[in-house]
Amino acid sequence: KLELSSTKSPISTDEVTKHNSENDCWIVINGQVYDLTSFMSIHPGGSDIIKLNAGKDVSAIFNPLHAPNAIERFLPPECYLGPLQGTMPKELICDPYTPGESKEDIARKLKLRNKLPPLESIINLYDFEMIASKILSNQAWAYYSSGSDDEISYRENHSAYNRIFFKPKVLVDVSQVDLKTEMLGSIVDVPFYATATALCKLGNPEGGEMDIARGCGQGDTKVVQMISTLASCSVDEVVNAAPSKDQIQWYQVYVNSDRNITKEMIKHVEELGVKALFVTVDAPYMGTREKDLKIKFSNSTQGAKIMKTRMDAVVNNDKEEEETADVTAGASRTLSKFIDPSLTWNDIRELKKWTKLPVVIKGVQRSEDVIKAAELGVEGVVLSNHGGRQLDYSRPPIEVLAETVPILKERNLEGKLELFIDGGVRRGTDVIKALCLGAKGVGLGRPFLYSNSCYGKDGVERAIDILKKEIEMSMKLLGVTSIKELTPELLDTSSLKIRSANLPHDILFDNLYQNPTYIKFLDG
Ligand SMILES: Cc1cc2c(cc1C)[n+](S(=O)(=O)[O-])c1c(=O)[nH]c(=O)nc-1n2C[C@H](O)[C@H](O)[C@H](O)COP(=O)(O)O
Repeated sequence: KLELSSTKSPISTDEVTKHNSENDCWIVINGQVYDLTSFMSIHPGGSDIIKLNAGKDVSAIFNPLHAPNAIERFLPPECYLGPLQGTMPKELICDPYTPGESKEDIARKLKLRNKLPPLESIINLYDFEMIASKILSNQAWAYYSSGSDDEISYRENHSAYNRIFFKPKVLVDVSQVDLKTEMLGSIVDVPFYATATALCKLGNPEGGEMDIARGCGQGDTKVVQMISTLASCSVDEVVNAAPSKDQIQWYQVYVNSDRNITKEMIKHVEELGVKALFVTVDAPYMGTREKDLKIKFSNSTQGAKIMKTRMDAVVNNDKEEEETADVTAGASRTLSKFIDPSLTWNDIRELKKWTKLPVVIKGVQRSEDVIKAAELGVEGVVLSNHGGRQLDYSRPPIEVLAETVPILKERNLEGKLELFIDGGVRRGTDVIKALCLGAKGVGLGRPFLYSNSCYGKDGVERAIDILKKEIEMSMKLLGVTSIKELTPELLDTSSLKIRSANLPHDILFDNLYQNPTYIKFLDG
């Protein structure tokens, strides 16, 4: 394990600048000097980003994309040379990596960020998305908002909820409504949670996933947070950021080809007190998120060449070539180096032996696999298509839920495992529909990314309060007072399968989000 130490003699800036080539590459990160000559070829983010900045201070590029302990965890100890003496000359200090945008863009967005609408003027989750689309860097917006290929699943995830209607009961005393429920053995305030998303520092460089932990725990309503393997903060930072020790956090696992890394991580997060493991299985490779890809090539001619090499490599199934070729092909592709594409059901059986925690399989997309999971004895599954970021045209999870629960009943498997669902959930009514169809809990990804990116922890808390109030109101108007009363007979799902996939027009935005007149950026 790499240990930073002041016992190493300080290194002058002149000395660093001499090692500025591909074959002799020193860089500075947060006042420490590293020799990455041999490491760059195995850097998950590709070697180009290192080669291009040999001999420079790359802290501003490194910090938004890596957990602080990434160096200790992944860099071989021999790469560490010692502390930097003084600071690098201005021209050798890299700016934050902002592919696809000019200095004017950055200045304009910074101005807007300093004139955000008052938080209390935000009245639904789409408002956060609209503001985020205006102030996030191109890279952050592309990474967060993109779905794969034509983004059909991305949009259908939400559109499917629009095809379900309620059959409300009247003349029920709804003066008191209780949203409490139980998830994986824990009593929770609300039936929804902040699901695992990566690289939160792209949108919120200071707070990252720590601000989601703070927002989930600082208000009256406590919400479960799932922490991603690919978080931009270390899991220790995120757990320690939780305002109270009894705040419930889950850990999302991408199983690494080196099983010991995963085993170690599971042991560590168990010691940290997370309450469950969610093993993501819908991303043996990261989907092709074209908005994300385009950003990488927007300011470099080399992109087309790399893209061609990478595509050839994928077509010829040439892993080696692909590894070296897609060095800057979007944040998603580079992140996928950590994930083992050979994972099978046997690995889940094995992984269960490594932990006492409940194990949930995240990214199940057909009832046959739910049955397999039940028979294998995991505690739950998340019906999910990764927010439409993986296989395009995979069905909206709410459709899979509607199909699966009757089959589990038939086979006497109902209650054998807990069903979670995520993808396209933007309204309290979406949450209620999922619960009526048998979900135990409902995950939201982008709404918490956007609220966190725009307003940090207070934005996350605001999003929670908005969603909670929508659920309370809709339950009262539905004529129910507790979660357990939410059953399928309250729904009309007769049009659920009549899909509305329009190529690739952004149906979600156009149909559901009327540009709000009340949102005003403060002038001055
Ligand atoms: C939006 C988003 C989602 C990611 C996500 C990153 C972003 C920006 N990442 S990703 O880097 O691999 O793609 C993760 C992740 O780390 N692990 C994971 O299990 N799911 C990941 N997901 C999927 C997420 O957990 C939910 O399945 C999805 O966000 C639900 O859809 P909505 O965003 O519409 O709520």
